Amino acid sequence: MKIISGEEMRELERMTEESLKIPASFLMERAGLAVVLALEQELGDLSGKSFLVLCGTGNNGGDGLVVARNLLDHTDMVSCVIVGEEERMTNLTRENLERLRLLGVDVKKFGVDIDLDGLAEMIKRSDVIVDALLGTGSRGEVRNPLSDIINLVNLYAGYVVSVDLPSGLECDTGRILGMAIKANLTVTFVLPKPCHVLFPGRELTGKLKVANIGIPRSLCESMNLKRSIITKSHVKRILPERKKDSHKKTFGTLLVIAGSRQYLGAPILTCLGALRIGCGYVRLLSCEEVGRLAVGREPGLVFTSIDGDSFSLKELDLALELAQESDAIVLGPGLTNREHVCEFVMNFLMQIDKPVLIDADGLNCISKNVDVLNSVRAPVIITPHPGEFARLVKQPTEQVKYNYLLAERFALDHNVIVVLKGATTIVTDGKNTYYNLVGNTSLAKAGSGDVLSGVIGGFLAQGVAPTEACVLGVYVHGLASEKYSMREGTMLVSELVDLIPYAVEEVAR
Ligand SMILES: NC(=O)C1=CN([C@@H]2O[C@H](COP(=O)(O)OP(=O)(O)OC[C@H]3O[C@@H](n4cnc5c(N)ncnc54)[C@H](O)[C@@H]3O)[C@@H](O)[C@H]2O)[C@@H](O)CC1
Ligand SMILES: [K+]
Repeated sequence: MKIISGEEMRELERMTEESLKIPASFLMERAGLAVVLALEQELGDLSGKSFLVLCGTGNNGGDGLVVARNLLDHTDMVSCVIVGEEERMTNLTRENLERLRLLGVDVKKFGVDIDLDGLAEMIKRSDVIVDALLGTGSRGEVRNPLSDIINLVNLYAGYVVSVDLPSGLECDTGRILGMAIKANLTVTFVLPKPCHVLFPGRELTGKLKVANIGIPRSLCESMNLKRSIITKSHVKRILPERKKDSHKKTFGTLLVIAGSRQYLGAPILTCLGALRIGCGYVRLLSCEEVGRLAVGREPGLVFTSIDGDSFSLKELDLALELAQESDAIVLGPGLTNREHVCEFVMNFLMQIDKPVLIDADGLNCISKNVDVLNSVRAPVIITPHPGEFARLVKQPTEQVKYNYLLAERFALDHNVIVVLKGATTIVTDGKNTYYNLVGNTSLAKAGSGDVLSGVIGGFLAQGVAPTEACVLGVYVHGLASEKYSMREGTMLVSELVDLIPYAVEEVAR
């Protein structure tokens, strides 16, 4: 499912009006009605319930006034409070205010007819608060009195439905602009916005419903939107087929270059991830101790030993030779980033011509010179968590978290595919961007990223196109965590590995 930004939404509205002669007032009417229908779906009979509709002066407030009018079909217990000066109202909002007044509804003006204490009482007395204060037009930190009002709603409201987006969220980032509504339900229009899928916005959105408001689908499609949420039907289409007449090499050879005496477990998890998603031949190049443990856990692994405790230029020829015999490579988990390891990583990358996924210490090594990425002669995938991405782009972690624009820029500049991991994982090749919403906090554990590298690497080795291998990989990995039936967080990473088949089965079904 596609995602649309605030700016793209305005463009879509303009095109609807100009090329199809569908006026914005029609869309507003549909939007308000859609919220009432969604409330009916969620709460059942609305007739016995009381509603307080909080409206700003922009078109989000206009939607709220339409909600109020349509709620009157169900109950008389509808109150409305306008926040902001009437002179600043958009024309559509003013028209809808007039309609409501003609119906005899008591519409209060905040700061004139009611103060904060009075509003707090109203909020406490109402069954449902309709939040139509700010929508896609919110700019900068939320100003008072809106921020105080949002605070009251969060303190006292029983049930909150947000119109389009929880007021106080930045539409295109999901950031809280000082203060934001925590909604139980959000009804958005046409398509989800970035704030619904990126944290903290994703959490404040509550349950999300996407309503059609009369903008034709063909018009949306003509916009060629480049960002989307990964869905099961999408990944089902890219899951590689398993032809009957095949042998191990049909399902790809993955070379895993990982591990050191310091990190024995990471390479094993990567290899198991690759085997679990059906890779035919997984070869691990690592130090002797890792090998013994890895083959002990899974005898189906093919192991080649390096001489010492960690990688150095001595291993370069052997690694390049094995790379020649492979379809794809995973480079990085547990390598450490000591100088001789990094020297190996840099030289190896400059000489290979097979698709490569760089993770963990592989990324720490290249962060000293990211331009090496531009000299790799094959597709490159990087799978950083925000800390690793921060080192790559030399910016603070808080600024790179969920920063899809930065990930897109990096992907284009360095000709790589970025998998920016997080509670919402972002996959981008710069031209298209995908958000993975599947998975839970069980994945927040050391080692889960190593499994992901193996899963993506395993798909890559089977010939899945690099961006698709990432999309499929993050989805399957997330879904596997959801297959764990006990409390989130009690799962071992080795158990995650063993749940992958259930996730693949669900995708294939
Ligand atoms: N674009 C479309 O196609 C449609 C838009 N509709 C509605 O229109 C909304 C967008 O309307 P607008 O562009 O008028 O914008 P909003 O209604 O989101 O906000 C603009 C108002 O908020 C105030 N404001 C902005 N930032 C503020 C801040 N930081 N602190 C305090 N006040 C602030 C402005 O002064 C202005 O009065 C959407 O969210 C949606 O609800 C719907 O009617 C359906 C169709
Ligand atoms: K809102």
